[in-house]
Amino acid sequence: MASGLLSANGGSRKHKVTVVGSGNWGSTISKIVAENTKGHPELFEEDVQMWVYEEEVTYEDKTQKLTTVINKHHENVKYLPNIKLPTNLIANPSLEDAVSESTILIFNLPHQFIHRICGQLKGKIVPYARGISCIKGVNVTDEGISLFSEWIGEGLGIYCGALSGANIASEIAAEKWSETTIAYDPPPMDNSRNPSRNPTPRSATPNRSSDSPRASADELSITPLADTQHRDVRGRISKTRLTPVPPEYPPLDHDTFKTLFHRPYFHVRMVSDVAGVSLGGALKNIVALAAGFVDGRGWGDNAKAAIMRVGLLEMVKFGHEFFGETISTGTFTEESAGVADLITSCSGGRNFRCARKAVETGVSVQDVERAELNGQKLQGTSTAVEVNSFLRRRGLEQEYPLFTAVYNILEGRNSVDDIPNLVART
Ligand SMILES: NC(=O)C1=CN([C@@H]2O[C@H](COP(=O)(O)OP(=O)(O)OC[C@H]3O[C@@H](n4cnc5c(N)ncnc54)[C@H](O)[C@@H]3O)[C@@H](O)[C@H]2O)C=CC1
Ligand SMILES: O=C(CO)COP(=O)(O)O
Repeated sequence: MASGLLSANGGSRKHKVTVVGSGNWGSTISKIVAENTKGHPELFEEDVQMWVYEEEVTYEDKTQKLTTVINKHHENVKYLPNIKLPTNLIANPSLEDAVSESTILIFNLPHQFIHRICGQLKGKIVPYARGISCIKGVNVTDEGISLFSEWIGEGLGIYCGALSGANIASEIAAEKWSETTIAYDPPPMDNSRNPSRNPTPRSATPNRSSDSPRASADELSITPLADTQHRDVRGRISKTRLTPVPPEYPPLDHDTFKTLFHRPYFHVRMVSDVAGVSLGGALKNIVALAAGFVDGRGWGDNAKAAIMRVGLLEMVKFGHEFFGETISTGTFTEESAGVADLITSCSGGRNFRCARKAVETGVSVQDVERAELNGQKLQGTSTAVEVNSFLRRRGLEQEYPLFTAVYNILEGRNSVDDIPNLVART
């Protein structure tokens, strides 16, 4: 993959980009980055690999492999129909081959599949790769709760940031203007152009244990970072010893990531709050279900606005309570990844639409998902279950009445009519 041309920093290599995932958003992000790799040959290899979970589709009256159709017709006819994909975007059914030699890995698939995929990636990626997670969801285990950005990073031994925003894929694929937020807090060794984004985290607001050890005051304030160290999203010095990006590559910093993702129709703001950006994307899906429930009940915009208000408060509270050292309230209230994503998701997102239809037609949200989404996956239903399991184990369900109500409605223990009283004290 070495090229004879010099890259932006005078080095001889360029970043190879792979998108792991090819659904509705995965294909849209692939389109964006392939347009930018083509436009920036000084930084990136032109071809972008897109790993596709192979399946058969019927196209032009023939049953064919999805990757064959994408590579021949430059369209993901199943998950992003009627959108032309760049010819330098290569659909690849082999995960191992798709990530081979890639220095930038973009994770973009429904969160229920990421465990298996990461298991397959172990030992198959270059050690100095860096990741961006576009996944909206949280990872809940017996040990506690983690974000996919941190879970992927620790699992693969790489650094992983997060991209999230008010980003309904079909609108962006049609090149209608939107904004997004990318949180990337690069390890100092990669950070040759930006000042260090590993600031001393703010001192912790009093918060409860997420069962993941948090940074001690000493570690937060005075412990210097060694070359191979970085801070994780909770402000701790990460156990992952990173391999530096070799100097022959352009630096992997905010400028490079902005160049990779920013388009005239997709405006990027770079921040450092990986936890806030990741959590906003995960938790708003629970709130969007609630918005769909009240809309389906016919209660109109005032009720939906009340859901958004209470939902935003619970999102901020959850962030401070369990990721309190580093999270910034401003991420929720000022960034696309926070309040803007909440609003768009409660207006036209899939979670909202399926929840509304479920109430209107009297069937379960899961049944609507299966019937309406042609293989696309909701994230709110599983996130509601996962967040509830995390809260219940800690006896905290009553402190998050909206999250809890959504879970109980999905389980058939509460009805939509109960919502006003359940959230009355918020
Ligand atoms: N669609 C949207 O508008 C947006 C989605 N997101 C987030 O992006 C992430 C990815 O979502 P989408 O690309 O929309 O996915 P999607 O909802 O279109 O899901 C379908 C994808 O899942 C894959 N899949 C199905 N079974 C699989 C299996 N067993 N193993 C691995 N993959 C399998 C399919 O191949 C397809 O690529 C989610 O976390 C979502 O919340 C974020 C912003 C916007
Ligand atoms: O995250 C999204 C918009 O920002 C899409 O939300 P849905 O998955 O509910 O469609």
